[in-house]
Amino acid sequence: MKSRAAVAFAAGQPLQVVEIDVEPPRAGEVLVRITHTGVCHTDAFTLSGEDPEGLFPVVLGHEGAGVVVEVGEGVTSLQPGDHVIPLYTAECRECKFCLSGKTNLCQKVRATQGRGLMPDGTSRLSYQGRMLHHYMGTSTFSEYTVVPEISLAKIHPEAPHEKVCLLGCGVTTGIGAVHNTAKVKPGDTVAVFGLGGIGLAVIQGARQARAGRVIGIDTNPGKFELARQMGATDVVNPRDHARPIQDVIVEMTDGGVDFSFECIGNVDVMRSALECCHKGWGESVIIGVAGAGQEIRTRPFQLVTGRVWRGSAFGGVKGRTQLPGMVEQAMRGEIELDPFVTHTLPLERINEAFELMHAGESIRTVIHFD
Ligand SMILES: NC(=O)c1ccc[n+]([C@@H]2O[C@H](COP(=O)([O-])OP(=O)(O)OC[C@H]3O[C@@H](n4cnc5c(N)ncnc54)[C@H](O)[C@@H]3O)[C@@H](O)[C@H]2O)c1
Ligand SMILES: N[C@@H](CCC(=O)N[C@@H](CSCO)C(=O)NCC(=O)O)C(=O)O
Ligand SMILES: [Zn+2]
Ligand SMILES: [Zn+2]
Repeated sequence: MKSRAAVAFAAGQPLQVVEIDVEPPRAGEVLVRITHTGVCHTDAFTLSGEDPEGLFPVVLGHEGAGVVVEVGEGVTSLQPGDHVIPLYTAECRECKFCLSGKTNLCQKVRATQGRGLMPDGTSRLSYQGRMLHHYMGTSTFSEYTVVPEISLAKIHPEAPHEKVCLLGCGVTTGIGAVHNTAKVKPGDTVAVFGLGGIGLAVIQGARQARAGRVIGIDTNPGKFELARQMGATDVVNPRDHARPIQDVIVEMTDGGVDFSFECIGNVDVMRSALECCHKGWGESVIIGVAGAGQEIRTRPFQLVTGRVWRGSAFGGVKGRTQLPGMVEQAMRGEIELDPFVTHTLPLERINEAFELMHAGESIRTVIHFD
């Protein structure tokens, strides 16, 4: 079938909105009509050419919501008409990782997903006879996309897609990192580096956890007002200080924070985020994605003296099991999504979403296909 899609033909070039061909779903696969998709910084990261797993040409997008159109052979958990959120972190419920009870990082389809292919090693997407790569197993920048059954969360049929699409990545990642990875407790002091979609979701999670002080840090002061509205008790611009930002935070907090979150993808900031943690127990969670060849550094003494470095993918959330409940939390107003949607655009104007992000003007632009 034909589908409108924004295709990334090469790194560093704007997307091109064209009509692509989408093959029917094969065994274990599902054809989904995407109604809305957010644009996450990770899409821009991969488009930039910095992603070691970046492949072109590709249909990017991994923060969507849609409706099942057709199911392939053997699919039992979904049927046409079901409302879904595609998952870039699958949940097969039978691999070693799923059964461990220790991680959300299902590995069942991860290898082929990383090669831009469906689990059988082929693509369902093409343009003028040339194969297009899938992206993160989701490719939500296409009106029609094919996704493994185990990479779809079935959600409430009345959920507003134009908002809950953000639970496909950004909001779930930030809130989940607070509850599942850091396990923030009432009264804890938290520092959040980077106040984009992820950082603001961390702030919302910290407020849910009834954290004490929540310090938002960003080099763009335009992000501060929303951060305060969402629960930051303090905001700091590193550019206002001559000293390293970790020294500023340590002084503000009588020795350091209980938890810090890096929501940028900058390895120097990752170091600051670790080093602003309290001696003896402070924990830093890396959420930001850093480019090819980048490495983190600190003095081992920082860890010897009790600070902990962790990482978090998709907020540690098991998508098929936990995401439907988070969608219902959003429908009840227990997760606030409205403040994240700063812009809405049709697919044809998707490149403007990337421009707004790079200009620091948006939190999330939601793309609609109708
Ligand atoms: N681990 C995961 O599961 C996961 C999920 C989603 C996104 N991410 C990653 O999280 C990061 C944030 O994503 P986003 O969509 O919120 O991006 P964003 O562009 O919306 O926000 C990034 C923020 O960081 C700020 N910033 C940039 N450099 C800074 C610096 N040196 N010091 C302080 N602030 C600085 C920017 O002003 C901006 O407000 C990206 O690296 C993205 O790839 C990871
Ligand atoms: N492909 C990159 C890593 C990209 C990455 O870390 N992705 C995050 C999700 S970012 C969503 O906005 C993730 O979930 N990682 C776990 C995984 O991909 O299995 C690289 O190669 O460095
Ligand atoms: Zn994302
Ligand atoms: Zn699994």
